[in-house]
Amino acid sequence: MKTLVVAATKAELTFFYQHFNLPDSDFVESKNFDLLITGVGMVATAFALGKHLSSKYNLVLNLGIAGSFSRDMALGTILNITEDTFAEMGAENGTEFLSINDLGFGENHYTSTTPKNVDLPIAKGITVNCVTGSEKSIKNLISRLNPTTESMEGAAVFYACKQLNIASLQIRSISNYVEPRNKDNWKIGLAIKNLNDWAINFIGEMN
Ligand SMILES: O=C(O)c1cccc(C(=O)CC[C@H]2O[C@@H](n3cnc4c(=O)[nH]cnc43)[C@H](O)[C@@H]2O)c1
Repeated sequence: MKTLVVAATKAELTFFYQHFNLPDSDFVESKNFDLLITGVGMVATAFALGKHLSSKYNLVLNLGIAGSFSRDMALGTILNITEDTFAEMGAENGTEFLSINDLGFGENHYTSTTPKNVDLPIAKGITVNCVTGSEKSIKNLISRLNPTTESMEGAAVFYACKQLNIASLQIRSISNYVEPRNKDNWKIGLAIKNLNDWAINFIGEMN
């Protein structure tokens, strides 16, 4: 049985590729783990996992950077996202939001199934198609879902793993605060370095 490491972009796993001397490919098979780069967003993620996820894996490790709703969280902090919600899936009814659950069409909330203790703080994430960038949306999301982080893939990975009954883990490194867009404030380099250090150590210890 193998671990499948999943990330949206190669850039998020730069040092991981270097450390394990991996070829510059979107799907890499190695002795102890495979690695899949899905592309950004839940549709690309679901499609890539639909092609590659199978019972030969006993763990999917989703790695990536994320935005934080909490200013108490320093940029570069690494978190174990144990629950994640498709935040936009549903219907608007005037000012009210009806989730897919409210509509009776399914489930918007998914959890990881951490197979072993991970020594990181746990947090609640949401998954969005559109990066949140207005005070109004931030207020709405906090009052409706009270998330700590936001990504564009997390819940899709949990969803795919649930379908095939495969354990999942989502580790995110905070690159920015959720705020009106200002890329100058993002610390992508720091977030990626911390994420990669953690992932190299985790995969190294597993094998
Ligand atoms: O500009 C760069 O140098 C750069 C390098 C690596 C990755 C990126 C990305 O923008 C990755 C997109 C990825 O990041 C996640 N993310 C990060 N912050 C947020 C956010 O505030 N809201 C939602 N998603 C966020 C997301 O999962 C994307 O897949 C840029």
